[in-house]
Amino acid sequence: MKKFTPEIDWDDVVISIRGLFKSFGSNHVLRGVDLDLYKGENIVVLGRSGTGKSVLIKIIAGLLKPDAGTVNVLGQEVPALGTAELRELRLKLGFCFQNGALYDSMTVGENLAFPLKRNNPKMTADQRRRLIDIVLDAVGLSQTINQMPAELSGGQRKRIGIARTLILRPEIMLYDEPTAGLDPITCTEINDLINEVQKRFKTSSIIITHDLTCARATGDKIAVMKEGKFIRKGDFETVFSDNSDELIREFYDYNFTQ
Ligand SMILES: Nc1ncnc2c1ncn2[C@@H]1O[C@H](COP(=O)(O)OP(=O)(O)OP(=O)(O)O)[C@@H](O)[C@H]1O
Repeated sequence: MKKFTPEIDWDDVVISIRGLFKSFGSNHVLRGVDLDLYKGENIVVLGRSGTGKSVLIKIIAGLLKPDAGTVNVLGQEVPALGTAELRELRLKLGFCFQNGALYDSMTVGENLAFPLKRNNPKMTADQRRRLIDIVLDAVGLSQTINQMPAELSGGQRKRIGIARTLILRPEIMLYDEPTAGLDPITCTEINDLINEVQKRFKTSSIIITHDLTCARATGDKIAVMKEGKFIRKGDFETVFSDNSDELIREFYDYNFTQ
C-alpha cells in the first residue's frame, strides 16, 4: 500500500475531462472519457495496450485534437489554445518518458542544464547549478553530475530523466510506464521516488503503467480504461476487490498470481 497520505486539495481540479471522444478513421479509440485529477493527487491509468492511454495524454498536452468533449488543464480549455498558449501550458506539464530520453553525448549535469538553457536563457550558470543540485538531491544521485548516461544503470537513468523533468518545476507530472524493464528492487525505488516527488514538489500526476505493484504503491486513485472509457475509478482496494470484470481479473492474476 501507499506509504504516506498526500495532501490532496479536493477543491482544486488541475485536469478535468468530460465526454472525450477520439477516432482515427474507423478506429474509435476514446469513447466517452471522464476524468478529474485534483491538486496533489496521483492517478494511475491502467489499460491493455492500444486502449488509448497515450492518445489521452497527447490530447491533455494539446498534441492531438479531440473529436468531442472538454479538456480543461490548469484552468484552460486545451483544444481552444493557440500555439503560444500551448507552449506556455506545456511548460507546466512534466513528461517522463520510458527511456528517460537523455542525451548520450552530454554529462548528467549538462543534460539537466539543457532544458534550463532552452527555457530560461537569462538564467546564470550559478542559478542553473543550484537547481541542478536540488533535483539531483531529490532523486538521490548528486554524485553522478559529471558522469555520462552510458555509465548509469537503467534505474539511475530513469531517476535522472525524472530530475530533468522536475528541473522546470512542472505542476503536473505525466509518467509513461515508469517501471517498465526494471528489476523489482529498482521498481520499488522508482515507486518511492514518484511518491517523494509528489510530497516534496507538490505535484499532481498521471501515471500510465501495466505494473500493479507500481499502481498500488503510487496511486491515490486507479482508473481502469477499457474499450475507450474508464470502467472503474477508485483506490486500489476498491477497484480490485470486485473481480467481476474479466480485464480486472486478468490484470490482477497476471501481476500477482503467476
Ligand atoms: N496518430 C495516430 N493516427 C492513427 N492512429 C493512431 C494514432 N495515434 C494512436 N493511434 C491508434 O490509437 C490506438 C490507441 O493507441 P495508444 O498509443 O494510445 O495506446 P496505449 O493504450 O497507449 O497502448 P500502450 O499501452 O501499448 O502504450 C491504437 O489503435 C493506435 O494505433
